[in-house]
Amino acid sequence: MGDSNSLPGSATENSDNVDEISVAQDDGSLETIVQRLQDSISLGKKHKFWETQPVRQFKDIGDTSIPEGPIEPPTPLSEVKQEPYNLPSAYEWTTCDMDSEEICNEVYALLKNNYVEDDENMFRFNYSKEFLRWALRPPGYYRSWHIGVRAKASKKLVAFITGVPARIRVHDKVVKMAEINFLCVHKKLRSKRLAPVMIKEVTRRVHLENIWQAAYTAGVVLPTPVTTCQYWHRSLNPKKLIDVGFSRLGARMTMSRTIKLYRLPDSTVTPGFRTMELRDVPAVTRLLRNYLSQFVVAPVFDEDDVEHWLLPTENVVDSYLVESPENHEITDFCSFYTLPSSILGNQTHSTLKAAYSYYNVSTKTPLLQLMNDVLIVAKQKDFDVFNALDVMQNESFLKELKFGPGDGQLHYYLYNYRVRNALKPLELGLVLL
Ligand SMILES: CCCCCCCCCCCCCC(=O)SCCNC(=O)CCNC(=O)[C@H](O)C(C)(C)COP(=O)(O)OP(=O)(O)OC[C@H]1O[C@@H](n2cnc3c(N)ncnc32)[C@H](O)[C@@H]1OP(=O)(O)O
Repeated sequence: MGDSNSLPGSATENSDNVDEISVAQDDGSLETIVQRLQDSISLGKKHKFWETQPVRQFKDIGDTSIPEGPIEPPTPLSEVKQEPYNLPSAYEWTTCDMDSEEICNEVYALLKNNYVEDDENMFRFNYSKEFLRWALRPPGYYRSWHIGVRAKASKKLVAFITGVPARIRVHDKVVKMAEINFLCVHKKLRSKRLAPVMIKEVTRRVHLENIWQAAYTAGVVLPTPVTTCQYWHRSLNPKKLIDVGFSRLGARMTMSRTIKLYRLPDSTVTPGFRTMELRDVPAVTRLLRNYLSQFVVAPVFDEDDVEHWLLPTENVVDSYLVESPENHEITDFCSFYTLPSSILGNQTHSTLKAAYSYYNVSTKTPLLQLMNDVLIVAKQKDFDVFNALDVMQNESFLKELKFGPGDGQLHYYLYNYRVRNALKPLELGLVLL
């Protein structure tokens, strides 16, 4: 969620000392955001749409007199607009039934050809159909929140936006929200102000379900991030990553030294490390709920959510846990999702196989060891790269496990909910796809 939406790839340097890599770090602090705000004002950047929305505005940064919580109260349901917003006359709304193979193919193709690219246009996210079905049909999902736009004449799908329901805790308040994702406008229809109409339409349909808040991520700066995170990349197949331009050979490095630097053991080291199964859902739910309670913003998962989001689904999500060989207690957990990117314009390779760190919990096994074991299984499963955000406790293992910082940022936002202070990435316990 996500980025979910930052760059699909970005050059990571390979040097024999990963600690050497220095990229301007963004700590998500108030100062950093104010700096960025000043930069964008000086560039004359206005947000004609976002200035009209109930989101924290740049001008309010630093104003601690405004209380934390909803920016606008809910309107009575009878006052929520009953008809869809107007589209330009050549286009019409469609609700996308993700159960339908045909519709799923159309959504897949729109995103495959038009969704998020890195800044240099070398890679584009290629979410699989199984992944889209998983991401869009969690417990309690609303079909009406899977919104498409078609050209009236050709019936071609040209734009898309989605929401799924979630319970998200902010400090001590648990709020029902929509997680908004997969906003996409066909490349030929860009810059025509279609995105604001799509956002207003999804907002209307969320309101009709009596939900008034949302969470989303984006690679672009909008008013106003709750926090700003950075992707880190751990090479698993360095030769391919260098060949396709995802990373560069570090100074004073040869290919063979680089391959050796990133080599991993053939098998995992933690006794009791195994794949999560259906029977583990109650124990994993307890472990995860307890772990996530320490973060300022985090999802509140029940057993149905854990079964949906974390029980392994082939080529979509992988989860592992540590079961104590002595007392069979489940003490640790880790997971990643599968999100390949198309490699644009390379003769030899068409797909970059990327794993994205999802939720990880360590209570007995050191997190560093747990994540090293995950890297080993990801390598066994033939992933080219393992990506992780600097959220939760991830900073504690990134450098040591030879992750390098990416060059893009992922901003997290809340709609119609004001958080008093910007968060540090390590205070965030939420991963959007
Ligand atoms: C209570 C329930 C509430 C539910 C809703 C909660 C909010 C959900 C918000 C959505 C969360 C989405 C989460 C994801 O999926 S993030 C992934 C976004 N998708 C992509 O990056 C794919 C490739 N790009 C595109 O398809 C288009 O460029 C998009 C569709 C992104 C914009 O189309 P286009 O380039 O043709 O522009 P326009 O002329 O129509 O419109 C320009 C306006 O749109 C604002 N814009 C641009 N990009 C984004 C963005 N990523 N989030 C929010 N707003 C964005 C922009 O600042 C400007 O407004 P303002 O600056 O003038 O004010």
